[in-house]
Amino acid sequence: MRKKIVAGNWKMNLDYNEGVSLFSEIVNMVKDERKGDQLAVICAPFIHLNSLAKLGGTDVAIGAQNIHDKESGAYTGEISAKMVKSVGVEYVILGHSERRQYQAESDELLASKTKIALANDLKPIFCIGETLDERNNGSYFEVLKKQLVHGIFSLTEEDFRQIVIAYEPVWAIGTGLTASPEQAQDIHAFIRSEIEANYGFNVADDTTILYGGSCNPTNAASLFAQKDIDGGLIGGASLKSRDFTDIIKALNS
Ligand SMILES: O=C[C@H](O)COP(=O)(O)O
Repeated sequence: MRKKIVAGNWKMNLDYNEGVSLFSEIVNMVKDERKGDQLAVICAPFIHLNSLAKLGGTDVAIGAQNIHDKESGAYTGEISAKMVKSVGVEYVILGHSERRQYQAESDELLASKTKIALANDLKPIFCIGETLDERNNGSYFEVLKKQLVHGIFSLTEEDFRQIVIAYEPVWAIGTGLTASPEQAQDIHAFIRSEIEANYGFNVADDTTILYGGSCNPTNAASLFAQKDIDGGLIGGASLKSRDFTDIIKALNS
């Protein structure tokens, strides 16, 4: 059975003290809301990871927001999968549209990063999504399929089973525009059908597919009620403990 996950992506926000303080609040609040095998994850900037991993316990898992695609070496300013794993990180966001756009990360680079993450026992939260132009010109199914095929569909079944997918329409990120529950369900069902075509029904049925893009306490329940939406990847609303916890609550409604 697939896991329900609400993952916060703090992006480039919060200094060290602010991060520890927000995280401590989140851990305390999530303890009372999280049910069964539901999982809360916080994907924080690198400077926070070591401390947060020690504070998170079993209630909140920790994720990084990026890793390099090489094991180690002369890559000034970069962080490896092994480094983040060594401080207790379990997840890593890969393929976020902000990195595809601002760091020009290609599908091929992301395929390498995915492999190195898995080799170091990190679970990728692999993001895919279309731009507004791609939505308007009707090419979005093709765009999403290409991101899946080039990014993660060459993995073995065993490796693929470690992947969490996040569908994040670029036009909905940080804009206040959310995909309607029906629009999001339509895409999630498409993603699941593509997984089924590649890996079979059982793998598709077990894969957690998150929605991301202006998800908040008001719209979360209607999104999570869709049969192929297994939780969310939350940006802005993960910077407020009450909002983030309310979104976790929405998994239960
Ligand atoms: O990784 C999270 C997404 O980019 C969504 O961000 P947002 O909730 O601020 O729109």
